Amino acid sequence: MIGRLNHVAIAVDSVEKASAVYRGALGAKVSEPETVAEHGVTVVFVELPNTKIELLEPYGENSPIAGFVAKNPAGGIHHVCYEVDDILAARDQLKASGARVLGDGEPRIGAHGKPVLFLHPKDFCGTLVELEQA
Ligand SMILES: CC[C@H](C(=O)O)C(=O)SCCNC(=O)CCNC(=O)[C@H](O)C(C)(C)COP(=O)(O)OP(=O)(O)OC[C@H]1O[C@@H](n2cnc3c(N)ncnc32)[C@H](O)[C@@H]1OP(=O)(O)O
Ligand SMILES: [Co+2]
Repeated sequence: MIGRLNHVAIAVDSVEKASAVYRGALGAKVSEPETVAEHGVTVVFVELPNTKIELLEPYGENSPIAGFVAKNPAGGIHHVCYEVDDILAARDQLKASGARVLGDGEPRIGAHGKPVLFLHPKDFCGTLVELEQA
């Protein structure tokens, strides 16, 4: 089912500060901030040769990552995103196996313009998993 690692997400209180760390100390190429209101985040991408790092900052009153950032003020790895060939088939197979698909279970367009879903961390080794349609 899962294919390529699309990105690893790090949640922080400031994508501006985190971008400076990645550009400065780590010499990385970092995109400009983009607010994705429907997901309650502001995001920047660190482009790597073999995958991406997604730096996330809470946006709005009900950001789903506000709790995580409050618990991890220095930041922390928030989720991993795997690509799947058919996100609806993957969802149905996972639900049939008893995994919890977060939200209403319908894929929504993510930061790359592709449908995404999230799986509960407690069902996947304590790791929040995002699936993105390849
Ligand atoms: C622009 C889109 C972009 C993209 O790539 O396209 C994105 O990735 S958007 C990313 C932001 N959106 C989401 O994360 C949506 C899915 N996430 C959620 O619905 C919540 O974050 C949720 C339900 C995973 C956790 O919400 P919350 O922290 O408010 O709930 P709890 O505090 O009750 O946590 C329950 C339980 O889970 C543990 N937890 C929470 N977050 C994580 C995490 N990121 N990784 C691992 N574990 C996590 C938390 O510690 C609680 O465990 P407990 O043992 O009960 O303390
Ligand atoms: Co993501």
